[in-house]
Amino acid sequence: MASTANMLAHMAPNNTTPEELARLIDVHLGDLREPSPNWTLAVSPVSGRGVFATRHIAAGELIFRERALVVGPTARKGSPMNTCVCCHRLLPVQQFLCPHRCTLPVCPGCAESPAHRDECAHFQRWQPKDLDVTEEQPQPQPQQPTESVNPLSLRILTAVRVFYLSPEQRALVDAMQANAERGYRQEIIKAAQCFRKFPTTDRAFMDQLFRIVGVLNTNAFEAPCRVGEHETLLRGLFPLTAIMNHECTPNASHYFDNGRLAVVRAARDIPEGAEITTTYTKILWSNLTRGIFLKMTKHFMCDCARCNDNTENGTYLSALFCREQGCKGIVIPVQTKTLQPDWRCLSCENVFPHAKMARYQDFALNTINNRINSSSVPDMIHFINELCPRFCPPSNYVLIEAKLNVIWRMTRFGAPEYTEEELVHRDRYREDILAILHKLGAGECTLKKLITEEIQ
Ligand SMILES: C[S@@+](CC[C@H](N)C(=O)[O-])C[C@H]1O[C@@H](n2cnc3c(N)ncnc32)[C@H](O)[C@@H]1O
Repeated sequence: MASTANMLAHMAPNNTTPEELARLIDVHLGDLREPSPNWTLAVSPVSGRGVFATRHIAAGELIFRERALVVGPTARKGSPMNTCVCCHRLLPVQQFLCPHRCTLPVCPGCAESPAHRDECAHFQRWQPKDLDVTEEQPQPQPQQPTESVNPLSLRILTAVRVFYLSPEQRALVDAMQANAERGYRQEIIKAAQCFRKFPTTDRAFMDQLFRIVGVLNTNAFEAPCRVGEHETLLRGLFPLTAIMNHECTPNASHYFDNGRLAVVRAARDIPEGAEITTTYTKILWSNLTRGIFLKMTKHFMCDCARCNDNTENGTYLSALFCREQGCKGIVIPVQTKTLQPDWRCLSCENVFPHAKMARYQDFALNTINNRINSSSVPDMIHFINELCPRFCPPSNYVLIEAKLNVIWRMTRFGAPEYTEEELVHRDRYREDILAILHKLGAGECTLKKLITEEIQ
């Protein structure tokens, strides 16, 4: 097993030059590479390498498209595991595991396909312990799913697939940043425990695996993919999209076309030479929520203009009501660049410790999310309009997200008939959100496109 020091050395930002990285990216883009791209790779003043505009790029203009270098299941606990690991179709709830006993969920067609052959042999060699369970119960009981998939062994599949990429594709994975995080090591240890013959003593293999898992956790996206009526989230490595550094209100937006193709467009005008940025968080989250998410998952503190403004461009997405008796003012964080700021009331100027306001924010978050999960659309509208204003300022991001949830539910899932009044509320919520995006300077971001296109 690799020592921690050795592992960390492997994880350290690699020193592939931007030129070599650019060559590997060109090979990866293949026919999707434009003859004279409007972007280039260079060392970034923000962090590591970044993507930069080679000329003025107008808002809305296409910057690049790229296919996934590798995809696999996200294998999130609670998500349907009976999804084919190759074509992502929903499988029956019984007997959906590979007939060749690799214990991966796969449809009959894909089980025999070249796409599955190598990984199937790989998993068989490692001898999944799940086989013991299925062998003990050779006769499945009707109505009772006897097969189960271990999310930990399923999650390692994307990393295994990296071993079967071409040498140039492997070089590209090796050229990507891999953050050093103890949790990634745990991910591998837990996956190893799912197999009888996981090669934990093969040092070269384990070193490579540690780095690949680091690359995936640092760079991979969760990309929605729909097959028929079944929607699933794929874990995809899109190297060029991943090289873009983060900004909380970015100048570019990206979306995934059915899990396999990333499309990146300018959200605002981008001057020649400027770094092209994307966001790793939700754009409507408050400063603190984004800060905690970035620290925990991407291991950095963002220092962008939005993070340094405690009014959040005048959107007050963090705002909570003052805790002082009789005061109806709003309270916002005082300091930026910290995840534990003091909070001050804009009316009475009282200052509150972060712990107190964090408990209050959690209360608002849980109360609103519980409603989202349990209420019909009309009930949710009533809750947002009548009850939320009693405990949550209208600018708070949780309330804004609740409005967004109502918009999605009214436009996406089936089409129950809504009353004129409900439609008016939906349109008002959309206007509220568009006004916030405008204040943030989000330009033609993906969210704006979605909420304006979905409501016609
Ligand atoms: C997907 S990589 C981005 C590409 C990376 N710059 C490179 O050279 O490959 C994500 C990592 O880049 C760094 N990063 C991205 N945006 C950043 C920002 N705004 N501030 C500080 N670090 C950032 C963090 O280390 C983060 O974990």
